[in-house]
Amino acid sequence: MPAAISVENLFASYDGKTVLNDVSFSIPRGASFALLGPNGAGKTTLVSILCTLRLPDRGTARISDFDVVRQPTKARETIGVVFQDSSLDDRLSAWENLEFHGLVHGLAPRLRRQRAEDVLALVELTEWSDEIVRSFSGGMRRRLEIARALMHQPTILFLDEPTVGLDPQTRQRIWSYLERLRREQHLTVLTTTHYIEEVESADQVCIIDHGQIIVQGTPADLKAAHGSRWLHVVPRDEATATEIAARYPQVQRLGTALALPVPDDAMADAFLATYRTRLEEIRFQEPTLESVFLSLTGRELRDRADGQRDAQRNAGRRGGQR
Ligand SMILES: Nc1ncnc2c1ncn2[C@@H]1O[C@H](COP(=O)(O)OP(=O)(O)OP(=O)(O)O)[C@@H](O)[C@H]1O
Repeated sequence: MPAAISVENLFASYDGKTVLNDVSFSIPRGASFALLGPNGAGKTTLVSILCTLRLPDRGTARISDFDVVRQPTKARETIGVVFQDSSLDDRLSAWENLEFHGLVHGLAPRLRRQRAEDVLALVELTEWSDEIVRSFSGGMRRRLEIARALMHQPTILFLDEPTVGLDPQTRQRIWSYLERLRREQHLTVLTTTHYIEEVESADQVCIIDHGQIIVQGTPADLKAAHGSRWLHVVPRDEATATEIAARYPQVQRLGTALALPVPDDAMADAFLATYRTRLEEIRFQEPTLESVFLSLTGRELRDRADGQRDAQRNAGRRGGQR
């Protein structure tokens, strides 16, 4: 059976600047696939190409075995898309937004009504059907966008940063919806995110940085192959903290705690033999996807600029809501 999505040697650029650099991957049908990378890594550009909204410079991409350049209409019929920025008409009701999408996709009136009822029920918005979208919370809007993307019964769902700007509780709720939808509707789901904790439950994670795929695998495989163990300690006094920092240059300060990468047991044993009595707290942290990203790129996934950008986005979104 052909893959749901297959990408081979894809290149894209803006104004001569390469933003996708020889990207290749394949996603089996029914899988959940997370594309993880910092802001500017090229995720949106990649999704735009896969959704037939942008042409690649070179390379091929097939969606449900349709070439996105040569068979864009056929490819488009099989996909649903939730864009990074809301594209709902907030002067219309939830039902009217769905109706409009059904019309655009050429669904007959009866099927349109049936689908609108079904997808509203899927995201538990039935009782909000006739409410104007402007009155919806951020989480409800996202759920409605997911419902709208499913109106024409796609087999592949693309979500570009679906939880950005939402509070942690709502983010978690959106993910559990997506997981349930994937199982019940037998969807292939490709999600982009820069929230590392959100990709833990994906079947496959693909890390992208500066337009290049750095690694792809299950979260467990990536952690086993590239993650490092850390030792978190809280020194009893500043003199001890300073001494440890001088002796272990890779140490990271996390408030009052220090985090040391642990390449092997011998390092941990030697460290604890010297400092155990001068530490208030000792805790080992097993490899995480954050440590995978750090060891592959030499950087943390979320830098200050990301945080500022999220804050700006949140402020913008809040401004648009009641
Ligand atoms: N319309 C455009 N014109 C010029 N450069 C662009 C345009 N869109 C994106 N870029 C640049 O292409 C690179 C990749 O951007 P892209 O939006 O694909 O990344 P991303 O990983 O999705 O990040 P984000 O989450 O911030 O959207 C960035 O350097 C960005 O500045």
